[in-house]
Amino acid sequence: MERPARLLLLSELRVRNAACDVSMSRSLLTWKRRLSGPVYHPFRPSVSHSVLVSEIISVREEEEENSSKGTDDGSWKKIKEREGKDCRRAFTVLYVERCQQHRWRCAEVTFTCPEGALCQRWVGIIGEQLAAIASRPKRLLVYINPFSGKRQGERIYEQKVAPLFARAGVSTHVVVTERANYARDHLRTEAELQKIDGVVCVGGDGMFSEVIHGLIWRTQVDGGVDPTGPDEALLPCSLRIGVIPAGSTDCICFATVGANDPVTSALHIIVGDSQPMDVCSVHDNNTFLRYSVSLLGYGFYGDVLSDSERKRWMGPARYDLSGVKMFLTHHYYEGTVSYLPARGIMGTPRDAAKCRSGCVVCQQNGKLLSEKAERYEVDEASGSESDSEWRTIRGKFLAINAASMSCACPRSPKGLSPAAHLADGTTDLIVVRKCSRVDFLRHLLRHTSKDDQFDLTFVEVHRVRRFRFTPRHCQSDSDLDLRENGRRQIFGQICRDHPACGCVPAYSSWNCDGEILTHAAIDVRVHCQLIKLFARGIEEPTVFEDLANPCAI
Ligand SMILES: CCCCCCCCCCCCC/C=C/[C@@H](O)[C@H](COP(=O)(O)O)NC(=O)CCCCCCCCCCCCCCC
Ligand SMILES: Nc1ncnc2c1ncn2[C@@H]1O[C@H](COP(=O)(O)OP(=O)(O)O)[C@@H](O)[C@H]1O
Ligand SMILES: [Ca+2]
Repeated sequence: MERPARLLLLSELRVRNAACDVSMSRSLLTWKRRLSGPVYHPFRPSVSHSVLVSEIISVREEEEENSSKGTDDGSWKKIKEREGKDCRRAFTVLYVERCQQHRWRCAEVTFTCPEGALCQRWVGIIGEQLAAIASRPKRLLVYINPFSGKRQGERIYEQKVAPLFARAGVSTHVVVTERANYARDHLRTEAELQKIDGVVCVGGDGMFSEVIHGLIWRTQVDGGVDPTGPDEALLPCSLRIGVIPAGSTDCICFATVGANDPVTSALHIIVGDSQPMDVCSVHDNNTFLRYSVSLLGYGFYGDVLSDSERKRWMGPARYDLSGVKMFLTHHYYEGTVSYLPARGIMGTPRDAAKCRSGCVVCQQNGKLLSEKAERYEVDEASGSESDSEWRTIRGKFLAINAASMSCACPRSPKGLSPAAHLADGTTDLIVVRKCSRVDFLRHLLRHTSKDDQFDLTFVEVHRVRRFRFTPRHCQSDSDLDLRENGRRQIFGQICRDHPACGCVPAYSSWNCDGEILTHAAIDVRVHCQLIKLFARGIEEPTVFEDLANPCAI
């Protein structure tokens, strides 16, 4: 049997003029309305409300309670003046309240005490419990991209996020970016990271990408590791990253929180959540290109991104227009995909179970991979483990996508790979072979319904630790007609500029978390749990059902 939690304080206080038993343990603040009349009444259950201490945002003393204002005839004021501090007989607790669709709001409840000393005792004890939560950030470095999404980043931050940080006592240093890569370069060279507890980016996936590039780079350099080395075991970043969604897709936020809502994200930052995440490093022939956390997409998603960049003035709608255009254009690309299947770990890309808050697959695989890395570090670096296990797919492809997480976003709430995990050390490699437009549309449409987008003959999906792509015209195969190769590269360039002519361009580019990578040939490795976010993964709706109902008092 579970032992009742030891109470730190128990008092009879008033909430909106109703008498309540209010108790505080190390984990829970509870207020329960006292019943008048008969002790037991089957149709009038006692109304109780509990808030986890870890989800209390702040506590403050009130000058006087609202309800006393109506009857104030002046004498109340005099008493207040006479009694000095003792007039503060009420305190307000701000806490997280869950709303629909994984959104969080800041709710508040005011408790009136019979005397000022008791009020101060309550405020002191709640304050002490909050101060003891070491995972809460006190100082944050905030980067705002003023041009993300609908160009509302600064307004969103000032109106919705800054007031919450202020109420929670979180201090901030705010930097509005002046150009692309401003945040990345600032983090790499200037930012005083030892003086902060986390970094926040206000913008889209591109801003998040800038921040991880800066942080990962700085962490390696400070730790004496080469950030560009293809076989380096990269050092995990200790600072957590918060994402305030203000961009066009915001899939990092959606897939780690469950909603694209600035207030929800700010509250996850304030309560000090932590969600580890995998990062892919992308190289071309041992030359470092980029890091990626969500989508690496060649063919369809690469072409959509390249086309949409020219329409940036349209805002988020540019992706839909370019999506329709590239769907109609129906380009396919030839090449070879080689991959190292993820072995001996939990989970497959066809699982019905999804990565959710406290995911066991991520915990288990994270442990397994770190133990394995310790034992086989030398082998992995020399590549000996790899050679025997590489698998190869050759052909003509409409799309090659690597989803290191589900890539859920409002356009596709289940995402590109619904069963992918945030922190399991793998990426899901999705290969869509050349097929008819109707079949490709069927595949795309299934991203928006319950049907399985992988259950089609021209689609394969593999959970991998590493993969390579070589476009056909880079291959040294002896069966390649070199003359044809040269001709098609020239036509490829022409057709890229004039897609309506119907010829097939030779190369696409990679969509790397929404940034264009013009190299076609790439080599990708997954680094398990390299970064951490101020998030907790998407919560199962049932977990907190009994705690989620707003106070009915
Ligand atoms: C017919 C409907 C088909 C809907 C298919 C939806 C699939 C959507 C999967 C989206 C995965 C997104 C992965 C995340 C990428 C982001 O990192 C990245 C950058 O985000 P940021 O701008 O916030 O910085 N965003 C993107 O690359 C945008 C990808 C958007 C793809 C939209 C595709 C629309 C396809 C429409 C096809 C319509 C066919 C209609 C035929 C008549
Ligand atoms: N001040 C700035 N001016 C221009 N571009 C910027 C600025 N700050 C960041 N960027 C770049 O803008 C691009 C898009 O940013 P992002 O926040 O992802 O918005 P969106 O979701 O609308 O694409 C990224 O490539 C980022 O590097
Ligand atoms: Ca993963």
